[in-house]
Amino acid sequence: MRTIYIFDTTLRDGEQSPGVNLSAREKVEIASQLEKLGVNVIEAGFAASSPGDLEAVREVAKSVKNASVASLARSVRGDIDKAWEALKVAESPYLHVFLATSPIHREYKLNMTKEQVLERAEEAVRYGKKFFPIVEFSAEDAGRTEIDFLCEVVDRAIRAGAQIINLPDTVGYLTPEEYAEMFAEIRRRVPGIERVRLSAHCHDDLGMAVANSLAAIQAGVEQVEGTINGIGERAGNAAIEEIAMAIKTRESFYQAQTTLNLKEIDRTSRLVSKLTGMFVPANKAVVGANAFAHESGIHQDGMLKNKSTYEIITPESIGLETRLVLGKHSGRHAFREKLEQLGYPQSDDQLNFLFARFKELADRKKEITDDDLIALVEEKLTDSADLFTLESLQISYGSHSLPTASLRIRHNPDGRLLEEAACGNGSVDAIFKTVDRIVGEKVELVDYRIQSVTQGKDALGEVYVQLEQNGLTVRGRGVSTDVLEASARAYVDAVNRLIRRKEVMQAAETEAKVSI
Ligand SMILES: CC(=O)SCCNC(=O)CCNC(=O)[C@H](O)C(C)(C)COP(=O)(O)OP(=O)(O)OC[C@H]1O[C@@H](n2cnc3c(N)ncnc32)[C@H](O)[C@@H]1OP(=O)(O)O
Ligand SMILES: CC(C)C(=O)C(=O)O
Repeated sequence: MRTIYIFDTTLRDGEQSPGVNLSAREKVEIASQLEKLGVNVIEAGFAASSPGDLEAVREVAKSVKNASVASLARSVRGDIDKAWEALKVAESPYLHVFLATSPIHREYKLNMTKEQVLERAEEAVRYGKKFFPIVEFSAEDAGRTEIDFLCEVVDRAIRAGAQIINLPDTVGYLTPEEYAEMFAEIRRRVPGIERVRLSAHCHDDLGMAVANSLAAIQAGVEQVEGTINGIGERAGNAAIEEIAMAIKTRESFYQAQTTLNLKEIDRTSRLVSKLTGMFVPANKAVVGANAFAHESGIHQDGMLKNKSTYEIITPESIGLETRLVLGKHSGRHAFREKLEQLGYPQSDDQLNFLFARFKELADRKKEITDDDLIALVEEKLTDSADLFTLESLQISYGSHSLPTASLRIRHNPDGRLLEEAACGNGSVDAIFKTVDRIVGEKVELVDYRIQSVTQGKDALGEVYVQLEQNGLTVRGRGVSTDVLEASARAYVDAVNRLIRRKEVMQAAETEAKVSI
Protein backbone atom coordinates (compact mmCIF):
# COMPACT_ATOMS: atom_id res chain seq x y z
CA MET A 1 0.00 0.00 0.00
CA ARG A 2 1.33 3.48 -0.90
CA THR A 3 2.00 6.06 1.82
CA ILE A 4 0.71 9.55 1.04
CA TYR A 5 2.84 12.31 2.58
CA ILE A 6 0.91 15.05 4.31
CA PHE A 7 2.27 18.56 3.85
CA ASP A 8 0.51 20.84 6.31
CA THR A 9 0.33 24.52 5.42
CA THR A 10 -2.02 25.70 8.19
CA LEU A 11 0.71 28.05 9.45
CA ARG A 12 1.35 29.55 5.99
CA ASP A 13 -1.58 29.28 3.55
CA GLY A 14 -3.96 28.85 6.51
CA GLU A 15 -2.61 32.03 8.04
CA GLN A 16 -3.40 33.79 4.75
CA SER A 17 -7.10 33.68 5.78
CA PRO A 18 -8.21 37.30 6.18
CA GLY A 19 -7.96 38.45 9.80
CA VAL A 20 -5.78 35.56 10.96
CA ASN A 21 -2.46 36.45 12.50
CA LEU A 22 -0.57 33.94 14.59
CA SER A 23 2.22 34.90 16.99
CA ALA A 24 5.42 32.83 17.11
CA ARG A 25 4.21 31.22 20.35
CA GLU A 26 0.90 30.26 18.75
CA LYS A 27 2.67 28.82 15.69
CA VAL A 28 4.89 26.70 17.94
CA GLU A 29 1.83 25.45 19.84
CA ILE A 30 0.06 24.45 16.62
CA ALA A 31 3.25 22.91 15.17
CA SER A 32 3.69 20.77 18.25
CA GLN A 33 0.12 19.50 17.87
CA LEU A 34 0.72 18.87 14.14
CA GLU A 35 3.71 16.73 15.15
CA LYS A 36 1.42 14.71 17.41
CA LEU A 37 -1.00 14.38 14.53
CA GLY A 38 1.90 12.94 12.52
CA VAL A 39 2.08 15.21 9.47
CA ASN A 40 5.26 14.84 7.41
CA VAL A 41 5.96 18.48 6.52
CA ILE A 42 4.98 21.61 8.45
CA GLU A 43 5.09 24.78 6.38
CA ALA A 44 5.69 27.25 9.18
CA GLY A 45 5.36 30.49 7.22
CA PHE A 46 6.95 32.73 4.61
CA ALA A 47 10.20 33.85 6.25
CA ALA A 48 10.80 36.76 3.84
CA SER A 49 7.36 38.24 4.41
CA SER A 50 8.28 39.96 7.71
CA PRO A 51 10.85 39.80 10.52
CA GLY A 52 8.04 38.51 12.77
CA ASP A 53 7.31 35.61 10.45
CA LEU A 54 11.00 34.81 10.04
CA GLU A 55 11.25 34.59 13.82
CA ALA A 56 8.12 32.43 14.00
CA VAL A 57 9.48 30.03 11.35
CA ARG A 58 12.76 29.84 13.27
CA GLU A 59 10.95 29.09 16.56
CA VAL A 60 8.93 26.32 14.89
CA ALA A 61 12.13 24.97 13.30
CA LYS A 62 13.79 24.81 16.71
CA SER A 63 10.90 23.01 18.36
CA VAL A 64 9.85 20.42 15.75
CA LYS A 65 11.75 17.12 15.75
CA ASN A 66 9.53 14.66 13.89
CA ALA A 67 8.60 16.47 10.71
CA SER A 68 10.36 18.55 8.07
CA VAL A 69 9.86 22.28 8.56
CA ALA A 70 9.34 24.39 5.45
CA SER A 71 9.24 28.05 4.54
CA LEU A 72 7.73 29.42 1.37
CA ALA A 73 9.97 31.60 -0.81
CA ARG A 74 9.49 33.38 -4.12
CA SER A 75 11.99 32.55 -6.84
CA VAL A 76 14.15 35.33 -5.53
CA ARG A 77 17.55 34.88 -3.86
CA GLY A 78 16.66 37.22 -0.99
CA ASP A 79 13.60 35.13 -0.12
CA ILE A 80 15.64 31.90 -0.19
CA ASP A 81 18.31 33.49 2.01
CA LYS A 82 15.66 34.47 4.57
CA ALA A 83 14.18 30.97 4.47
CA TRP A 84 17.60 29.49 5.18
CA GLU A 85 18.26 32.04 7.94
CA ALA A 86 15.09 30.79 9.66
CA LEU A 87 15.41 27.08 8.90
CA LYS A 88 19.09 26.26 9.30
CA VAL A 89 18.34 25.28 12.92
CA ALA A 90 15.73 22.72 11.82
CA GLU A 91 16.29 18.99 12.14
CA SER A 92 14.99 18.63 8.57
CA PRO A 93 14.93 21.98 6.69
CA TYR A 94 12.72 22.09 3.60
CA LEU A 95 12.58 24.87 1.03
CA HIS A 96 9.31 25.52 -0.78
CA VAL A 97 10.12 27.79 -3.69
CA PHE A 98 7.47 28.85 -6.19
CA LEU A 99 6.91 30.71 -9.43
CA ALA A 100 3.67 31.22 -11.34
CA THR A 101 3.53 29.57 -14.75
CA SER A 102 0.08 30.31 -16.23
CA PRO A 103 -0.31 32.83 -19.07
CA ILE A 104 -2.46 35.12 -16.92
CA HIS A 105 0.15 35.27 -14.16
CA ARG A 106 3.07 35.52 -16.58
CA GLU A 107 1.54 38.43 -18.44
CA TYR A 108 -0.20 40.47 -15.77
CA LYS A 109 1.57 39.66 -12.52
CA LEU A 110 5.15 38.72 -13.31
CA ASN A 111 5.56 40.43 -16.66
CA MET A 112 7.81 37.58 -17.77
CA THR A 113 8.15 35.56 -20.97
CA LYS A 114 8.04 31.77 -20.95
CA GLU A 115 11.82 31.65 -21.35
CA GLN A 116 12.29 33.98 -18.37
CA VAL A 117 10.02 31.83 -16.23
CA LEU A 118 12.01 28.71 -17.15
CA GLU A 119 15.31 30.39 -16.36
CA ARG A 120 14.09 31.90 -13.10
CA ALA A 121 12.62 28.60 -11.87
CA GLU A 122 15.82 26.74 -12.64
CA GLU A 123 17.99 29.42 -11.06
CA ALA A 124 15.88 29.48 -7.88
CA VAL A 125 15.95 25.70 -7.41
CA ARG A 126 19.73 25.58 -8.03
CA TYR A 127 20.29 28.38 -5.55
CA GLY A 128 18.03 26.71 -2.94
CA LYS A 129 19.91 23.44 -3.35
CA LYS A 130 23.12 25.14 -2.17
CA PHE A 131 21.64 25.35 1.31
CA PHE A 132 18.68 23.02 1.64
CA PRO A 133 18.73 19.20 1.66
CA ILE A 134 15.12 19.18 0.43
CA VAL A 135 13.72 21.54 -2.21
CA GLU A 136 10.14 21.60 -3.44
CA PHE A 137 9.27 23.61 -6.51
CA SER A 138 5.68 24.80 -7.02
CA ALA A 139 4.38 25.96 -10.38
CA GLU A 140 1.81 28.44 -9.08
CA ASP A 141 -1.46 28.34 -11.03
CA ALA A 142 -0.34 25.10 -12.69
CA GLY A 143 -4.04 24.33 -13.17
CA ARG A 144 -4.36 27.14 -15.75
CA THR A 145 -0.98 26.61 -17.40
CA GLU A 146 -0.58 25.27 -20.96
CA ILE A 147 0.31 21.60 -20.51
CA ASP A 148 3.29 21.70 -22.92
CA PHE A 149 4.81 24.60 -21.05
CA LEU A 150 4.07 23.00 -17.67
CA CYS A 151 6.01 19.91 -18.80
CA GLU A 152 8.95 22.15 -19.70
CA VAL A 153 8.88 23.93 -16.34
CA VAL A 154 8.71 20.66 -14.41
CA ASP A 155 11.55 19.24 -16.49
CA ARG A 156 13.77 22.28 -15.76
CA ALA A 157 12.98 22.20 -12.03
CA ILE A 158 13.85 18.50 -11.83
CA ARG A 159 17.08 18.99 -13.74
CA ALA A 160 17.98 21.80 -11.32
CA GLY A 161 17.58 19.38 -8.41
CA ALA A 162 14.03 19.76 -7.05
CA GLN A 163 12.99 16.57 -5.26
CA ILE A 164 9.33 17.50 -4.90
CA ILE A 165 7.23 18.99 -7.68
CA ASN A 166 3.98 20.61 -6.61
CA LEU A 167 1.32 21.46 -9.18
CA PRO A 168 -1.24 23.65 -7.42
CA ASP A 169 -4.75 24.44 -8.51
CA THR A 170 -4.15 27.89 -7.04
CA VAL A 171 -7.56 29.35 -7.78
CA GLY A 172 -9.65 26.18 -7.31
CA TYR A 173 -10.66 26.14 -10.97
CA LEU A 174 -10.18 22.56 -12.13
CA THR A 175 -12.56 19.62 -11.85
CA PRO A 176 -11.26 16.39 -10.26
CA GLU A 177 -11.03 14.74 -13.71
CA GLU A 178 -9.02 17.61 -15.17
CA TYR A 179 -6.67 17.79 -12.18
CA ALA A 180 -6.02 14.04 -12.32
CA GLU A 181 -5.43 14.24 -16.07
CA MET A 182 -2.89 17.04 -15.61
CA PHE A 183 -0.80 14.80 -13.31
CA ALA A 184 -1.23 11.80 -15.59
CA GLU A 185 0.05 13.85 -18.53
CA ILE A 186 3.05 15.13 -16.57
CA ARG A 187 3.86 11.56 -15.51
CA ARG A 188 3.64 10.37 -19.11
CA ARG A 189 5.70 13.16 -20.66
CA VAL A 190 8.41 14.42 -18.30
CA PRO A 191 11.61 12.35 -18.27
CA GLY A 192 12.88 11.50 -14.78
CA ILE A 193 9.50 12.25 -13.19
CA GLU A 194 9.62 8.92 -11.36
CA ARG A 195 12.63 10.18 -9.37
CA VAL A 196 10.64 13.02 -7.75
CA ARG A 197 7.68 13.19 -5.41
CA LEU A 198 4.60 14.75 -6.99
CA SER A 199 2.49 16.95 -4.76
CA ALA A 200 -1.07 18.30 -5.01
CA HIS A 201 -2.19 21.63 -3.54
CA CYS A 202 -5.85 22.55 -3.96
CA HIS A 203 -8.05 25.53 -3.16
CA ASP A 204 -11.75 25.41 -2.48
CA ASP A 205 -13.18 28.23 -4.62
CA LEU A 206 -15.68 25.85 -6.21
CA GLY A 207 -15.86 23.50 -3.22
CA MET A 208 -13.71 20.86 -4.94
CA ALA A 209 -10.41 21.07 -3.03
CA VAL A 210 -10.71 17.74 -1.23
CA ALA A 211 -12.19 15.95 -4.26
CA ASN A 212 -9.35 17.29 -6.41
CA SER A 213 -6.70 16.19 -3.90
CA LEU A 214 -8.19 12.69 -3.83
CA ALA A 215 -8.33 12.60 -7.63
CA ALA A 216 -4.64 13.53 -7.68
CA ILE A 217 -3.89 10.63 -5.34
CA GLN A 218 -5.68 8.31 -7.75
CA ALA A 219 -3.51 9.76 -10.50
CA GLY A 220 -0.38 8.69 -8.61
CA VAL A 221 0.51 11.77 -6.56
CA GLU A 222 2.44 10.88 -3.38
CA GLN A 223 1.95 14.09 -1.38
CA VAL A 224 -1.02 16.32 -0.64
CA GLU A 225 -0.91 19.81 0.80
CA GLY A 226 -3.69 21.25 2.89
CA THR A 227 -4.71 22.86 6.14
CA ILE A 228 -6.53 21.87 9.29
CA ASN A 229 -10.23 22.78 9.07
CA GLY A 230 -9.59 23.78 5.44
CA ILE A 231 -8.73 27.35 6.39
CA GLY A 232 -6.76 29.45 3.91
CA GLU A 233 -6.70 32.17 1.28
CA ARG A 234 -10.24 33.05 -0.01
CA ALA A 235 -12.49 29.95 0.29
CA GLY A 236 -9.63 28.02 1.86
CA ASN A 237 -7.44 25.01 1.13
CA ALA A 238 -8.13 21.29 1.06
CA ALA A 239 -8.96 20.12 4.59
CA ILE A 240 -6.32 17.64 5.74
CA GLU A 241 -8.65 15.89 8.19
CA GLU A 242 -11.13 15.22 5.37
CA ILE A 243 -8.47 13.84 3.02
CA ALA A 244 -7.00 11.64 5.77
CA MET A 245 -10.38 10.27 6.84
CA ALA A 246 -11.38 9.61 3.22
CA ILE A 247 -8.15 7.66 2.63
CA LYS A 248 -8.66 5.70 5.85
CA THR A 249 -12.38 5.03 5.41
CA ARG A 250 -11.99 4.09 1.73
CA GLU A 251 -8.59 2.41 2.14
CA SER A 252 -9.37 -0.43 -0.24
CA PHE A 253 -10.47 2.05 -2.91
CA TYR A 254 -7.44 4.35 -2.65
CA GLN A 255 -4.96 1.56 -1.79
CA ALA A 256 -3.13 4.16 0.25
CA GLN A 257 -2.43 5.22 3.82
CA THR A 258 -1.05 8.22 5.71
CA THR A 259 1.17 8.44 8.77
CA LEU A 260 -1.46 10.42 10.69
CA ASN A 261 -2.53 9.50 14.19
CA LEU A 262 -6.21 10.10 13.42
CA LYS A 263 -7.15 10.26 17.09
CA GLU A 264 -5.42 13.64 17.24
CA ILE A 265 -7.73 15.15 14.62
CA ASP A 266 -10.35 16.53 16.97
CA ARG A 267 -7.79 18.15 19.27
CA THR A 268 -5.84 19.64 16.35
CA SER A 269 -9.00 21.06 14.83
CA ARG A 270 -10.03 22.70 18.11
CA LEU A 271 -6.62 24.20 18.68
CA VAL A 272 -6.45 25.68 15.19
CA SER A 273 -9.97 27.05 15.51
CA LYS A 274 -9.17 28.61 18.86
CA LEU A 275 -5.87 30.23 17.90
CA THR A 276 -7.00 31.46 14.48
CA GLY A 277 -10.44 32.55 15.70
CA MET A 278 -11.99 30.76 12.73
CA PHE A 279 -15.19 28.94 13.64
CA VAL A 280 -15.66 25.40 12.38
CA PRO A 281 -19.16 25.29 10.81
CA ALA A 282 -21.42 22.80 12.62
CA ASN A 283 -22.03 20.81 9.43
CA LYS A 284 -18.36 20.62 8.42
CA ALA A 285 -17.26 17.09 7.50
CA VAL A 286 -15.31 15.15 10.16
CA VAL A 287 -14.81 17.95 12.71
CA GLY A 288 -18.10 19.90 12.70
CA ALA A 289 -20.20 19.79 15.87
CA ASN A 290 -22.95 17.94 13.99
CA ALA A 291 -20.67 15.46 12.22
CA PHE A 292 -21.76 12.71 14.62
CA ALA A 293 -25.16 14.05 15.69
CA HIS A 294 -28.27 12.18 14.63
CA GLU A 295 -31.45 14.20 14.80
CA SER A 296 -34.27 12.53 12.97
CA GLY A 297 -36.32 9.63 14.30
CA ILE A 298 -35.55 7.16 11.53
CA HIS A 299 -31.82 7.84 11.82
CA GLN A 300 -31.90 7.57 15.62
CA ASP A 301 -33.80 4.30 15.36
CA GLY A 302 -31.19 2.97 12.92
CA MET A 303 -28.31 4.12 15.16
CA LEU A 304 -29.84 2.40 18.19
CA LYS A 305 -30.15 -0.84 16.22
CA ASN A 306 -26.71 -0.66 14.65
CA LYS A 307 -24.42 2.37 14.40
CA SER A 308 -23.15 1.41 10.96
CA THR A 309 -26.59 2.27 9.53
CA TYR A 310 -25.73 5.98 9.60
CA GLU A 311 -22.12 6.30 10.76
CA ILE A 312 -19.28 5.55 8.35
CA ILE A 313 -16.67 6.90 10.76
CA THR A 314 -16.82 6.74 14.53
CA PRO A 315 -16.35 9.75 16.81
CA GLU A 316 -13.68 7.73 18.67
CA SER A 317 -11.61 7.38 15.51
CA ILE A 318 -10.91 11.14 15.45
CA GLY A 319 -10.32 11.33 19.21
CA LEU A 320 -13.79 12.18 20.50
CA GLU A 321 -13.90 9.89 23.53
CA THR A 322 -16.93 9.06 25.70
CA ARG A 323 -17.75 12.06 27.86
CA LEU A 324 -16.91 11.83 31.58
CA VAL A 325 -18.12 14.31 34.14
CA LEU A 326 -16.38 16.20 36.96
CA GLY A 327 -18.43 18.20 39.46
CA LYS A 328 -18.04 20.88 42.12
CA HIS A 329 -16.99 18.32 44.72
CA SER A 330 -14.02 17.10 42.71
CA GLY A 331 -10.54 17.79 44.06
CA ARG A 332 -7.16 18.65 42.59
CA HIS A 333 -6.04 15.02 42.11
CA ALA A 334 -9.05 14.10 40.03
CA PHE A 335 -8.75 17.40 38.18
CA ARG A 336 -5.07 16.82 37.35
CA GLU A 337 -5.73 13.21 36.35
CA LYS A 338 -8.59 14.29 34.11
CA LEU A 339 -6.55 16.99 32.36
CA GLU A 340 -3.77 14.46 31.77
CA GLN A 341 -6.26 11.99 30.31
CA LEU A 342 -7.47 14.70 28.00
CA GLY A 343 -3.88 15.31 26.93
CA TYR A 344 -3.29 18.59 28.76
CA PRO A 345 -0.65 17.97 31.48
CA GLN A 346 -0.14 21.12 33.57
CA SER A 347 2.62 22.55 35.76
CA ASP A 348 1.63 23.07 39.43
CA ASP A 349 1.12 26.81 38.92
CA GLN A 350 -1.02 26.38 35.83
CA LEU A 351 -2.98 23.64 37.56
CA ASN A 352 -3.74 25.86 40.55
CA PHE A 353 -4.88 28.65 38.31
CA LEU A 354 -7.09 26.36 36.23
CA PHE A 355 -8.44 24.64 39.35
CA ALA A 356 -9.66 27.99 40.67
CA ARG A 357 -11.36 28.68 37.32
CA PHE A 358 -12.83 25.17 37.39
CA LYS A 359 -14.31 25.69 40.87
CA GLU A 360 -15.84 29.02 39.83
CA LEU A 361 -17.39 27.26 36.88
CA ALA A 362 -18.58 24.31 39.00
CA ASP A 363 -20.48 26.73 41.25
CA ARG A 364 -22.39 27.96 38.23
CA LYS A 365 -22.76 24.71 36.32
CA LYS A 366 -24.07 21.34 37.51
CA GLU A 367 -21.90 19.11 35.39
CA ILE A 368 -18.48 19.91 34.00
CA THR A 369 -17.91 17.94 30.83
CA ASP A 370 -14.68 17.22 28.98
CA ASP A 371 -15.59 19.97 26.53
CA ASP A 372 -15.93 22.48 29.38
CA LEU A 373 -12.49 21.54 30.67
CA ILE A 374 -10.89 21.71 27.24
CA ALA A 375 -12.46 25.13 26.71
CA LEU A 376 -11.05 26.32 30.05
CA VAL A 377 -7.54 25.02 29.36
CA GLU A 378 -7.50 26.32 25.85
CA GLU A 379 -8.63 29.76 26.84
CA LYS A 380 -5.30 30.29 28.66
CA LEU A 381 -6.53 33.25 30.61
CA THR A 382 -3.17 34.15 32.07
CA ASP A 383 -1.25 34.64 28.91
CA SER A 384 2.04 36.17 30.03
CA ALA A 385 2.31 38.08 26.72
CA ASP A 386 -1.03 39.79 27.29
CA LEU A 387 -0.99 43.45 28.23
CA PHE A 388 -4.48 43.43 29.77
CA THR A 389 -6.46 40.84 31.72
CA LEU A 390 -10.13 41.12 32.61
CA GLU A 391 -10.55 40.95 36.40
CA SER A 392 -14.28 41.59 36.89
CA LEU A 393 -17.34 43.12 35.32
CA GLN A 394 -20.70 44.39 36.48
CA ILE A 395 -23.66 45.14 34.25
CA SER A 396 -26.75 47.11 35.10
CA TYR A 397 -29.64 46.58 32.72
CA GLY A 398 -33.34 47.44 32.81
CA SER A 399 -36.03 47.75 30.14
CA HIS A 400 -36.33 51.53 30.76
CA SER A 401 -32.71 52.44 31.43
CA LEU A 402 -29.51 52.56 29.41
CA PRO A 403 -27.37 49.48 29.98
CA THR A 404 -24.22 50.36 31.92
CA ALA A 405 -21.07 48.31 32.31
CA SER A 406 -18.30 48.77 34.84
CA LEU A 407 -15.10 46.80 34.42
CA ARG A 408 -11.85 46.16 36.21
CA ILE A 409 -8.95 45.30 33.97
CA ARG A 410 -5.41 44.54 35.09
CA HIS A 411 -2.53 46.18 33.26
CA ASN A 412 -0.10 43.24 33.51
CA PRO A 413 3.29 44.96 33.09
CA ASP A 414 2.89 46.94 36.33
CA GLY A 415 -0.05 45.11 37.95
CA ARG A 416 -2.26 48.23 38.10
CA LEU A 417 -6.03 47.69 38.28
CA LEU A 418 -7.83 50.00 35.88
CA GLU A 419 -11.53 50.74 36.42
CA GLU A 420 -14.04 52.44 34.15
CA ALA A 421 -17.76 52.49 33.37
CA ALA A 422 -19.74 53.34 30.23
CA CYS A 423 -23.28 53.21 28.87
CA GLY A 424 -24.19 51.62 25.56
CA ASN A 425 -27.04 50.71 23.23
CA GLY A 426 -27.03 47.26 24.76
CA SER A 427 -25.06 45.43 27.43
CA VAL A 428 -22.43 44.16 24.97
CA ASP A 429 -22.00 47.63 23.50
CA ALA A 430 -21.59 49.07 27.03
CA ILE A 431 -18.90 46.48 27.80
CA PHE A 432 -16.98 47.20 24.60
CA LYS A 433 -17.14 50.96 25.16
CA THR A 434 -15.79 50.48 28.68
CA VAL A 435 -12.88 48.38 27.42
CA ASP A 436 -12.12 51.06 24.80
CA ARG A 437 -11.95 53.69 27.54
CA ILE A 438 -9.63 51.60 29.69
CA VAL A 439 -7.18 50.53 27.00
CA GLY A 440 -7.25 53.81 25.06
CA GLU A 441 -7.47 52.17 21.60
CA LYS A 442 -9.88 53.34 18.87
CA VAL A 443 -11.14 50.19 17.17
CA GLU A 444 -14.07 49.19 15.02
CA LEU A 445 -16.03 46.02 15.78
CA VAL A 446 -16.49 44.27 12.43
CA ASP A 447 -17.76 40.87 13.55
CA TYR A 448 -19.35 39.45 16.70
CA ARG A 449 -20.35 35.81 16.95
CA ILE A 450 -21.57 33.66 19.76
CA GLN A 451 -21.97 29.91 20.06
CA SER A 452 -22.46 27.33 22.74
CA VAL A 453 -19.35 25.19 23.37
CA THR A 454 -21.11 22.55 25.43
CA GLN A 455 -24.60 21.19 25.93
CA GLY A 456 -27.49 22.24 28.19
CA LYS A 457 -28.93 25.43 29.64
CA ASP A 458 -25.79 26.08 31.65
CA ALA A 459 -23.50 25.50 28.67
CA LEU A 460 -20.31 27.47 28.20
CA GLY A 461 -20.76 30.25 25.68
CA GLU A 462 -17.97 31.12 23.29
CA VAL A 463 -17.72 34.57 21.74
CA TYR A 464 -15.58 35.58 18.78
CA VAL A 465 -15.00 39.20 17.87
CA GLN A 466 -13.16 40.75 14.98
CA LEU A 467 -11.77 44.26 15.39
CA GLU A 468 -10.27 46.60 12.85
CA GLN A 469 -7.97 49.58 13.26
CA ASN A 470 -6.46 51.44 10.28
CA GLY A 471 -6.72 48.39 8.04
CA LEU A 472 -5.35 45.97 10.65
CA THR A 473 -7.76 43.16 11.49
CA VAL A 474 -7.54 40.94 14.57
CA ARG A 475 -9.74 38.31 16.15
CA GLY A 476 -10.36 37.50 19.80
CA ARG A 477 -12.10 34.70 21.67
CA GLY A 478 -13.65 34.40 25.13
CA VAL A 479 -15.38 31.61 27.01
CA SER A 480 -17.69 31.71 30.04
CA THR A 481 -21.05 30.41 31.24
CA ASP A 482 -22.12 34.03 31.00
CA VAL A 483 -22.22 35.39 27.46
CA LEU A 484 -21.57 38.96 28.61
CA GLU A 485 -18.42 37.88 30.42
CA ALA A 486 -17.41 35.82 27.36
CA SER A 487 -17.95 38.95 25.24
CA ALA A 488 -15.72 41.02 27.52
CA ARG A 489 -13.01 38.34 27.48
CA ALA A 490 -13.14 38.08 23.67
CA TYR A 491 -12.87 41.83 23.25
CA VAL A 492 -9.93 42.12 25.66
CA ASP A 493 -8.24 39.17 23.91
CA ALA A 494 -8.61 40.93 20.55
CA VAL A 495 -7.25 44.21 21.92
CA ASN A 496 -4.20 42.35 23.32
CA ARG A 497 -3.59 40.81 19.90
CA LEU A 498 -3.96 44.18 18.20
CA ILE A 499 -1.40 45.77 20.49
CA ARG A 500 1.04 42.86 20.04
CA ARG A 501 0.65 43.04 16.29
CA LYS A 502 1.28 46.79 16.21
CA GLU A 503 4.42 46.26 18.31
CA VAL A 504 5.70 43.63 15.85
CA MET A 505 4.98 45.93 12.91
CA GLN A 506 6.69 48.87 14.56
CA ALA A 507 9.76 46.72 15.29
CA ALA A 508 9.83 45.65 11.63
CA GLU A 509 9.60 49.27 10.45
CA THR A 510 12.43 50.33 12.76
CA GLU A 511 14.57 47.44 11.50
CA ALA A 512 13.84 48.40 7.89
CA LYS A 513 14.82 52.05 8.57
CA VAL A 514 18.06 50.96 10.26
CA SER A 515 19.00 48.72 7.31
CA ILE A 516 18.31 51.56 4.82
C1 LIG B 1 -0.44 31.45 -4.11
C2 LIG B 1 0.16 31.96 -2.85
O1 LIG B 1 -0.40 31.74 -1.80
S1 LIG B 1 1.62 32.78 -2.93
C3 LIG B 1 1.98 33.30 -1.30
C4 LIG B 1 1.21 34.50 -0.94
N1 LIG B 1 1.61 34.97 0.34
C5 LIG B 1 1.98 36.22 0.54
O2 LIG B 1 2.06 37.04 -0.39
C6 LIG B 1 2.23 36.63 1.96
C7 LIG B 1 3.57 37.28 2.14
N2 LIG B 1 3.84 38.36 1.21
C8 LIG B 1 4.41 39.52 1.59
O3 LIG B 1 4.64 39.79 2.76
C9 LIG B 1 4.83 40.45 0.51
O4 LIG B 1 4.03 40.24 -0.64
C10 LIG B 1 6.34 40.24 0.16
C11 LIG B 1 7.19 40.71 1.36
C12 LIG B 1 6.67 38.79 -0.16
C13 LIG B 1 6.73 41.07 -1.06
O5 LIG B 1 6.35 42.40 -0.84
P1 LIG B 1 6.70 43.52 -1.91
O6 LIG B 1 8.14 43.48 -2.21
O7 LIG B 1 6.16 44.79 -1.36
O8 LIG B 1 5.95 43.09 -3.26
P2 LIG B 1 4.41 42.91 -3.56
O9 LIG B 1 3.82 41.91 -2.64
O10 LIG B 1 3.70 44.22 -3.63
O11 LIG B 1 4.49 42.33 -5.06
C14 LIG B 1 5.02 41.05 -5.29
C15 LIG B 1 6.24 41.11 -6.20
O12 LIG B 1 6.81 39.79 -6.25
C16 LIG B 1 6.74 39.26 -7.59
N3 LIG B 1 6.49 37.85 -7.46
C17 LIG B 1 5.34 37.24 -7.14
N4 LIG B 1 5.53 35.92 -7.06
C18 LIG B 1 6.83 35.71 -7.33
C19 LIG B 1 7.62 34.54 -7.39
N5 LIG B 1 7.10 33.36 -7.10
N6 LIG B 1 8.93 34.66 -7.69
C20 LIG B 1 9.47 35.88 -7.96
N7 LIG B 1 8.76 37.02 -7.91
C21 LIG B 1 7.46 36.94 -7.60
C22 LIG B 1 5.61 40.06 -8.23
O13 LIG B 1 5.70 40.02 -9.62
C23 LIG B 1 5.86 41.45 -7.63
O14 LIG B 1 7.01 41.95 -8.28
P3 LIG B 1 7.13 43.51 -8.76
O15 LIG B 1 7.27 44.26 -7.46
O16 LIG B 1 8.39 43.52 -9.56
O17 LIG B 1 5.91 43.81 -9.51
C1 LIG C 1 2.63 28.81 -3.24
C2 LIG C 1 1.62 27.89 -3.80
C3 LIG C 1 1.93 26.47 -3.50
C4 LIG C 1 0.25 28.19 -3.33
O1 LIG C 1 0.01 28.44 -2.17
C5 LIG C 1 -0.82 28.08 -4.32
O2 LIG C 1 -0.53 27.99 -5.52
O3 LIG C 1 -2.00 28.13 -3.91
